[in-house]
Amino acid sequence: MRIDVLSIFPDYLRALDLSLPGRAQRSGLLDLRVHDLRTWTHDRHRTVDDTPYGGGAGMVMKPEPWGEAFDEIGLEGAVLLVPTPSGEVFRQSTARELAGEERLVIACGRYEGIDARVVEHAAAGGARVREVSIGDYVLNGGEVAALAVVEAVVRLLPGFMGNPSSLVEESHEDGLLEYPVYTKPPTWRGLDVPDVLRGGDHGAIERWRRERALERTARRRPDLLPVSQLAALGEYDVAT
Ligand SMILES: Nc1cc(-c2ccc3ccn(Cc4ccccc4)c3c2)n[nH]1
Repeated sequence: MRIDVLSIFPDYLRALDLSLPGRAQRSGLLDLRVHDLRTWTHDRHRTVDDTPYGGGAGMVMKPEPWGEAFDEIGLEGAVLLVPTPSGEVFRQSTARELAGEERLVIACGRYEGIDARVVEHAAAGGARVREVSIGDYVLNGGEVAALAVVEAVVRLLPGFMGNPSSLVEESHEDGLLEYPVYTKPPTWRGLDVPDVLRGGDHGAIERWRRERALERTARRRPDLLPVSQLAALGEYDVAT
């Protein structure tokens, strides 16, 4: 997979060269290219913003640099991802869809956003555009969202994670939140690891983990709870 990220703060994306995406790049699974949007400005001040038509506070990102950037890097075969507070919510299902793509181009806006004609022109040119929000809170730009999206997608790339089965069990993959995890020491500051996890009964361990996942989901994210599981919750006090 090739991912192009465009930003006026390209150093913000350097974190992607560490941890997961860093390994994916070295293994050849990921071709990550970070671009400074100001590359496509031509004035002395390398201007990327201007006042909004219709008035209002703040500034808006000019369309020209984006247009020239997309012309040069090309959008053919790519999904153009545009983080924005007003986008569709980015979920694990979105990450799974995007992990199947050949190319992603992520346009990180700043200020009050990008001139709407940039997305309009890209779509008219045949690009598949997805405006995405990573949650109902307001950031100052798209870079944090780009970091989250890249990490969520890259870790799903086929053949990337050392042990693919670990992807099946984790949160949001089966619709439930993850169960509590433990490691050595068996007792720590007077707190013990649940006995069932230290025994060898894998059936009992699997049941315990599913029960904890159901309980946790019912308590913290009832909206995620599949109706089919409500019956199984009879014995849990989920009021608190
Ligand atoms: N989930 C999520 C995404 C964003 C986001 C993404 C890109 C941009 C570009 C500029 N801003 C600042 C902004 C604040 C308010 C209204 C409009 C723009 C952005 C915020 N915030 N929260």
